[in-house]
Amino acid sequence: MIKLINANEVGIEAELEKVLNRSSLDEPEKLNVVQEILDNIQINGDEAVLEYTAKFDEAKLNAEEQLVSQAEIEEAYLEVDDEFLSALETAIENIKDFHQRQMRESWMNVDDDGVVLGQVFRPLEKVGLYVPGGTAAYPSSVLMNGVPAKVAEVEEVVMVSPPSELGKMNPYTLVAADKVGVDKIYKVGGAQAIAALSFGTEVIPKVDKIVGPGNIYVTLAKKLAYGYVDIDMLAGPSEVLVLADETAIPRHVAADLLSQAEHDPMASAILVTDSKELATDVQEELEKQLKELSREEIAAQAIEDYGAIILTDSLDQSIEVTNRFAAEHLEVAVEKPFEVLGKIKNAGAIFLGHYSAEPLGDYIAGPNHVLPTGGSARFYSPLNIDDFVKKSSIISYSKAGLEKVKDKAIKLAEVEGLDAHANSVRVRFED
Ligand SMILES: NC(=O)c1ccc[n+]([C@@H]2O[C@H](COP(=O)([O-])OP(=O)(O)OC[C@H]3O[C@@H](n4cnc5c(N)ncnc54)[C@H](O)[C@@H]3O)[C@@H](O)[C@H]2O)c1
Ligand SMILES: N[C@H](CO)Cc1c[nH]c[nH+]1
Ligand SMILES: [Zn+2]
Repeated sequence: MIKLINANEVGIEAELEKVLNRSSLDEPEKLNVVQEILDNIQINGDEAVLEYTAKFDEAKLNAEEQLVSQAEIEEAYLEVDDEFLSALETAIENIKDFHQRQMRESWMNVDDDGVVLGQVFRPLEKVGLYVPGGTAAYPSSVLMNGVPAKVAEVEEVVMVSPPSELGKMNPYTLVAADKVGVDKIYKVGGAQAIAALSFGTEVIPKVDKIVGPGNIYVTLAKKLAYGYVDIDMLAGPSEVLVLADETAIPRHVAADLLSQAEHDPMASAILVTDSKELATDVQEELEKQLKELSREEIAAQAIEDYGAIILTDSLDQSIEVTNRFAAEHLEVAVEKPFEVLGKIKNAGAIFLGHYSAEPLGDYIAGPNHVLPTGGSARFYSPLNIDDFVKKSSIISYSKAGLEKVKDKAIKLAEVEGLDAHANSVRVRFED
């Protein structure tokens, strides 16, 4: 049964702590496991990767078999149905359209003295996409990672995802990768995949940046690998927070909470409401709906460990609690959701109104479903085009332009005691 917490009496501090610390580095056991995987792969390359693939995914592969062959992609097409291909196409179109709007143009400005300042945008050269695949296949995550990479024109896009115990990659995942135009696909998952992309092995290339979501091991590995490579964000076990008033429908709210709980025993599902009636009705609905899920055990564990219904005094208090959680997904299921929007400070994706079910964002709407978790929506944004480009500043001075600022530049250099800096400006007026 999901916990019912009164925001005033008990406070939500303990629940917040628990939810937000799921993916922190405070858990020495998992941290040690992941650090050891990274170190081993940095030293021993493919040999170590293959050991972990055998241990965690129970797949026996040799080094070369990690790379998915063209024949495997063709076989995958035989295993998927037309309805899937049609859904995939619509999702790709919507995701492409949404991300194309995020593209930025390089710009330059010339002033009256002929000083040119600007910014040029260039795609990253080599990006690694992590696509989860431990307890479920995620072809939708292929699209969410791959489409923006392609829109941004990243030169080389490689993908990793765990194989099944037969040493195969899920056919829906493979077809999605082929449709998106991923250049190379490798059968490796978990922390070992992150390590391989960070350090490079004989078979798996070192990349400039790793993007994509994953479980706690993947997320910790990304955090530890940061610096060897860039990463997008910490996109760990899924979360949903439903901010609801008495107009919300208990059956819908319970379904939405479970939609994220079923991802992972470490997923989090929270309802914040000022309606006691809604709170008790949702509690009952959850019990009913849980029993009908094929992933009942996973969802039940998530609800037990990281689920809560937080009962507040008012909508304003609900909003305050919501902002403190900074959830990955926030559903605003209230009578006037657009009036609440202005008060929301922290959330990865915000779903407004009673018909905006969270899974629309997971699959088809177009915005990215790779989103910050563990409270990191306080400072991270959803995966977006900017993750796949880098910017260079452009600075070009004319003599007249330099003349105008030279004394100020020299003064600032002198204050810092950096003579050579001052000279670099001064010498241009000494000829
Ligand atoms: N935040 C987001 O944007 C977002 C989006 C989609 C999915 N997700 C999350 O992605 C995750 C998918 O999880 P998953 O497990 O199905 O797939 P996954 O691919 O993330 O993880 C599977 C891998 O975990 C590793 N692993 C499992 N148990 C281990 C252990 N005891 N020690 C070391 N490594 C171990 C294995 O190497 C395995 O290959 C879920 O947590 C889901 O909520 C998040
Ligand atoms: N809800 C996940 C992000 O936390 C994304 C996803 C993919 N498939 C289903 N859901
Ligand atoms: Zn989901």
